[in-house]
Amino acid sequence: MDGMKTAIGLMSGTSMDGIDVALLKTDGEQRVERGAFLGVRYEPAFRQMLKLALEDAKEVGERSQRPGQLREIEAELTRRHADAVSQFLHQNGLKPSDIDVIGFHGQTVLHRPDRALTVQLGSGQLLADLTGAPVVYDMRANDMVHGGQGAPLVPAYHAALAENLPLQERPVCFVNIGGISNLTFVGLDGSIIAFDSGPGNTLIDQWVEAHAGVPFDQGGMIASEGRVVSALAEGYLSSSFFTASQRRSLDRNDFLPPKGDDAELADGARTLAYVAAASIIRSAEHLPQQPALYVICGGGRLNSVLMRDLSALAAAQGSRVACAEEAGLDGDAMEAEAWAYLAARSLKHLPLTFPGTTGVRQPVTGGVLRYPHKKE
Ligand SMILES: Nc1ncnc2c1ncn2[C@@H]1O[C@H](COP(=O)(O)OP(=O)(O)OP(=O)(O)O)[C@@H](O)[C@H]1O
Ligand SMILES: CC(=O)N[C@H]1[C@@H]2OC[C@@H](O2)[C@@H](O)[C@@H]1O[C@H](C)C(=O)O
Repeated sequence: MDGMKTAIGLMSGTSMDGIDVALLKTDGEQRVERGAFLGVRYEPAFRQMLKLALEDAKEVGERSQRPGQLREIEAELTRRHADAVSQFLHQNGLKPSDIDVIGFHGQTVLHRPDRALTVQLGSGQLLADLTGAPVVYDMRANDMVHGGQGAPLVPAYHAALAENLPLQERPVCFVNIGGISNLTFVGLDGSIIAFDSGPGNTLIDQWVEAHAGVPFDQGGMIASEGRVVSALAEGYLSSSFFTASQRRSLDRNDFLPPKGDDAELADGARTLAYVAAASIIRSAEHLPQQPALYVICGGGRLNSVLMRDLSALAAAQGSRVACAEEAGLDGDAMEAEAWAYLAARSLKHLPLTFPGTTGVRQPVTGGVLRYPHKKE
């Protein structure tokens, strides 16, 4: 039907909190029909295993290497994605043959754009074999081969969403507050500029896990009891990441959590929520024009302290902040939807990244396509 594909997107993000599964019908261009969504959480033991993977990945010098336990963790991660797909298909009354393609992000364990090195765990062939559907994976590598930062890749999808946004203010800027945050500015002429904008939830998560034994600051409750420690906040916000003339993409470990004696629990959470908000506004100074509207997706939109700070900082510049849901979107599903969209584009050899999004030399496609092996 006029190039429309039924695609599933799978995202396991830098927060390492679970697998997001989303369905999309799309032509990989302007037509986007959003479908069902499922979030499958990792239990603490597997999250711990992924943290070990980050350590093993520090030894990787060439992207196909799998030192330490990386090979076992990759197989386990892929099996978990296959189980998530099977649960999703079952819940939605679908069969593998209904799916044209699965867009598989995998788990980033190392991202070093300065060395043109990005490593996502996840076997496309194993996922295709286990699910019985074609899989497009490894979508960042070709961008790096052509001089790009390898991230962010979601902007092509944000641009498609901007076409039909029910909110009227323009220009609009989509912000994903995940483990790391990234933004996509859609200019009045439809051109897009995008980059990683700074630490998102990962510092908050690591702080509250170390000092309160909880995986994240639900609703920003811990932060709401604290106050901003200015010197600590300024330590993060004075990073050359914000002032450098070139935007660059981030590894999860580029910003590290405060030391234990830098703050009390609540003050630390409060400060890091402020840092997440202020990072976005500071990075947005590199845009050609002040956005009239910020549309926020990702788990950080559920931290009310972070969102209050962000709204206040944006308002001081005459901009408004809206949650993805206010814009008729699903802030939890957007990245997984994007991976479905990108897979559909990859099948058509359309560009995934552009000079304005990753700094790549020219628009390039990407991804590796794997079909299920025929059963004997
Ligand atoms: N109810 C909530 N209250 C506060 N924070 C929340 C809530 N739910 C999720 N979060 C935060 O959002 C994070 C997950 O966000 P998300 O799934 O968007 O990130 P990700 O996709 O893993 O990261 P990235 O976009 O960097 O790849 C959690 O680790 C937590 O910090
Ligand atoms: C290397 C990598 O996995 N980067 C992630 C990370 O998490 C958020 C931010 O940093 C973003 O640039 C990217 O993910 C999103 C989905 C992207 O590529 O658009």
